[in-house]
Amino acid sequence: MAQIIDSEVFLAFSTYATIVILKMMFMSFLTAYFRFTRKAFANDEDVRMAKSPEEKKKMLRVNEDVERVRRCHLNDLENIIPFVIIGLLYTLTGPELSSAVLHFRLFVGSRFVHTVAYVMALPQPSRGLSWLVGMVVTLCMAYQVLTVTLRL
Ligand SMILES: N[C@@H](CCC(=O)N[C@@H](CS)C(=O)NCC(=O)O)C(=O)O
Repeated sequence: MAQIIDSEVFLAFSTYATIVILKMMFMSFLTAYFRFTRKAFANDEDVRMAKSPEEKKKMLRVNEDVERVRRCHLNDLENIIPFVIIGLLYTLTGPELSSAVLHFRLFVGSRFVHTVAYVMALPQPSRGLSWLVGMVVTLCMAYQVLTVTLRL
């Protein structure tokens, strides 16, 4: 186990996994930023600063910019959690460093592009393609885990 933790592949995985998890966590701050700038809140207790009941009612609303960031965050959860779990198992199978780093870089790069494409509403297929690259990388790693470990 100590050998695995000291390996270059594990260190590279830890680096890229941490970067992409931090990116995902950043989506919470971005959501908060859009909530305040668009004055669109979700809970009664969040609009206590409103001066009148009418203003309070206006601030309790759904805003498309906020929802867009929330959808982007949800998509991160759908893709980054599988990457971290499968990527860790893949790391334990002892892959070549160059091949492993290529997988990690492609995935992390694809998620940054996906976020920019989603939040800035870039024309398709920019978001679709970036999502596909990340998904294919995770599936490739899953395939390699199964080829090494398969016991049915
Ligand atoms: N849960 C996703 C599954 C498919 C997916 O992840 N598609 C990518 C590429 S089109 C996406 O960015 N979907 C938008 C989203 O998840 O909000 C969805 O509802 O669209």
